[in-house]
Order: sequence, then structure tokens, then C-alpha cells
Amino acid sequence: MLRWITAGESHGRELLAVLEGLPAGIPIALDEVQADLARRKLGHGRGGRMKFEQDELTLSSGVRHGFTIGSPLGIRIQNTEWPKWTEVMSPAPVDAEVFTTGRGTPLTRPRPGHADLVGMQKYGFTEARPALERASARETAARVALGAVAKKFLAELGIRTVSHTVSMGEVSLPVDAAWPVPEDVDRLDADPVRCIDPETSARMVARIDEIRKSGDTLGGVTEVLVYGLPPGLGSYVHWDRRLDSRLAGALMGIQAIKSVEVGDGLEATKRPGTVAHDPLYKVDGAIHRSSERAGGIEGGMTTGGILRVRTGMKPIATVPKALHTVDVATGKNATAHHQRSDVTAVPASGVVAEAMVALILADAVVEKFGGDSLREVQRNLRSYLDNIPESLRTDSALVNAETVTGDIDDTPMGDSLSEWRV
Ligand SMILES: Cc1cc2nc3c(=O)[nH]c(=O)nc-3n(C[C@H](O)[C@H](O)[C@H](O)COP(=O)(O)O)c2cc1C
Ligand SMILES: C=C(O[C@@H]1CC(C(=O)O)=C[C@@H](OP(=O)(O)O)[C@H]1O)C(=O)O
Repeated sequence: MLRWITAGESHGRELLAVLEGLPAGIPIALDEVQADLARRKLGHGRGGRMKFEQDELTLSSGVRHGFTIGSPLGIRIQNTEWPKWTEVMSPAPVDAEVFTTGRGTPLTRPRPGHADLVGMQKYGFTEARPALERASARETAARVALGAVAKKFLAELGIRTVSHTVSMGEVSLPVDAAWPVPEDVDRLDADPVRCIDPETSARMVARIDEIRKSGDTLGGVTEVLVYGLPPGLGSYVHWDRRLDSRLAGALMGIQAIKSVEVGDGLEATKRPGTVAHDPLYKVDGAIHRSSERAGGIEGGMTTGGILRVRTGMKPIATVPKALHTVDVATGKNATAHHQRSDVTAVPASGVVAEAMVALILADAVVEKFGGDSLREVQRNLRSYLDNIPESLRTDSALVNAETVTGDIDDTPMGDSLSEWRV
């Protein structure tokens, strides 16, 4: 089992992350983890902090001479602005009253759409600072660092991820646009909104500029695709072992994510069954599918095809044209407090989603193939694939159903199935 945990406030000293359960022998280079952190800061529409935040990374434990050693992997990411925040965020005791009121200007006008108000109610604060500090998506830097390590592990097994932006507000990628492949990662990262189609990207950028000028914010949808997965990660036997359940939980755990779709998702709910699934065909000695509508998961398990999941992000809640709220210090109607903020973080949310998907898949790999060293995992994976009987072997290459020839056996199956037919 793989376990991970993060700690750290947005304007605290640093973020901490621990990943436990990885096999030994995975090559980890600091600059590769750092590169993933840099990808998360990209994207047209991000705010001032992303320009100067350095994401100063330290690998504190679990890696020796460039390889994991099987012990918990510890990561620290220092916050560049800490010197400016040492007093407001100081862990040193001041006096009893400061526990609830804090130092610095008290934030008593909670922002709708944030953890501000309920955080105060739940934890007993009289201002929003102690709640918003941890609710902030600054924490996603720690998850992306862990995800970078998980991706290195998966890459050693031939499993590769890519993510891209599907829609920005009402501007969407055409439905027939080709899916990105891992070779597109650099091109996507170089695009201002991480969109595969230049024409749609330009429209998304223009929409962000328009929204910024009007003092508003935008949400959107990103998609993660994973190539090279074996069939059988996850399981149908129990709800919490289903891979789609685990992915959805992890993705919904990203700040501001409000929907998760697997494969054709909601689109598929509008279609009849004949055009909603992925029929099977035997061609040249292997079973092929003719479509990838299910998103590479059937019965809570990977099919061996391309895994495809989408996450929908709500618009940033710190709206410059401030939303209506109540000042809880005076009891009067007011406008929410506003500080520097992103206009949109949809492109960054795709990079975070990629990290969460990689962590869940790495966990599922450890569960299925076990192993204390990378070599052992690789051996177990090979042996599993080699032992799938000839008659059940699948090939992830799609076939064109119209070109499949030969007789179709449509006689009813044995007694047990025909009994259902009543
Ligand atoms: C990468 C990323 C960056 C974000 N940046 C901001 C931001 O600059 N300002 C803001 O108000 N919310 C930002 N958010 C969203 C808030 O953290 C989120 O809306 C808040 O935690 C409440 O959302 P929830 O109800 O889903 O928890 C960001 C989210 C992500 C994933
Ligand atoms: C710091 C990051 O994102 C932050 C997420 C965030 C929020 O409210 O979620 C608010 C902003 O922070 P600040 O209030 O300090 O400007 C973003 O910059 C980051 O992604 O590394």
C-alpha cells in the first residue's frame, strides 16, 4: 500500500510531503521533480505569486545516490515569501487571545466559495486567516512533487501520463480533436493554456483577458490520459477497491474541483447502449476493442487501453469584483475581502490532476504487483501478463469494426444464460 500526506500553510514557512510504500530502485532526480513543480506554475491567468514563487525543493529522505531505497520519501518546499509572513504566521505563542484573532489585519469578511466562513464556525476562529491558509491550493505544490515521483515509478513500467485543457469557461476544444499522447507534453506545456489545438488555445487566452478586464474569474475542464497500463489494476469486488472510485476521490480532493468524469462520462449517459460501450473483436489472435468510450476502466479495473479522466474546476472564488458577504466583526453586509489571486488556474489544475492520477495508479500497481524493489515489481508485472491465457489476451490497438470479417456466432450461450431470457 502506498500512503501519502502533506502539511503546510500557504504563507507558512514551507510545505512538507511524505510518500511511504514505494519500492527501492526507482531513479529520482531532483531536477525532474522541480520541473514538474515549474509546470504547475504555468498557465495564462495565474496571479502575481506564481511569477516570484520559487518552489525551493529539498529531498529530505528516502532517496540515496539518485534511487529510492524503500524508506519513506520526504520532501520540503520552502515558501519564498516566508520572511514577509514570519510574524503573521509565527508558530511561537503570543498570547491566548491571538489564537482566535491572529496577528495582522483580521479577515472578518469571509469569501463565498472558500473555506472561510465554515472554517471559522468549525474550528472556533473569529477571522478567516487560519482556515484559508490551509484551504489554499498552495498545498497542491506538495502533491505535484509526490506525483512526479509516482510518475517516475510508472515510467519504469512503461506507463506514461499526459494532461491537457479541454475547456476554459464556455470555450471548448472541438469534440473530434485528437487526444494528446505523451510525446505532446512539451508542446502542451509551452502553450499558454495547455491546449492541444492552437486555434482553441488563442480563443481561451482571449477569454481569460476579457474576464480579467471585467474583474471576474473563470473555471474549466482538464483531462488526464494514461498510456501503457496493464489490464486489471483496481477491482470490482468491493466499492473502495474500484479504480474509478479511487480516482474520483483523489481528483475531487483537489481544491475547487467539482466534477470528475471517466471516459465519455456524462456524454455517454445521453446515448443508447449500442453506441455507449466498447465492443470486442478477435483479430489476428488477440481481442481488440473498436472504441475507447469507457475511458479504459470496466468493472472498476483498467482494461489495458488508454485511461481517460476529466476534472471540472469551478471559477476562482476570490473574485476581484468582490462578492457579497457579511463582516462577522460588525454584523453588517459587506463585500468580501480580496487579495491578489489567479483569474483562472485551470491549466495548473490539469498538472495537479495528473499527479493525483499517478499516485492512485502507483498505489494500484504496488497493490497488484507488490515487490520491495523495482525489479521485483517489473518481474511480477511481466509474469502476470505472460500468464494471461492465450484466449483472453487483449491488444490495445483499436480495430475498425467494419473491416472485421468472418462468421459471427450468435447462438444463445449455455443453459445458465438462457434461463435469464424467460
Ligand atoms: C492550482 C490552483 C490554484 C488556485 N488558485 C486560487 C487563487 O489564486 N485564488 C482563489 O481564491 N482560489 C484559488 N484556487 C481555488 C481555491 O483554493 C478553492 O476554490 C478553495 O479552496 C475552495 O474550493 P473548495 O470549495 O473546492 O474547497 C486554486 C485552486 C487550484 C487547484
Ligand atoms: C500559491 C499558490 O496558489 C495560490 C492559491 C490560492 C488559493 O486561495 O487557493 C491563492 C493565491 O495565493 P496568494 O493568496 O498567496 O496569492 C495563489 O497564488 C500556488 O499554487 O503555489
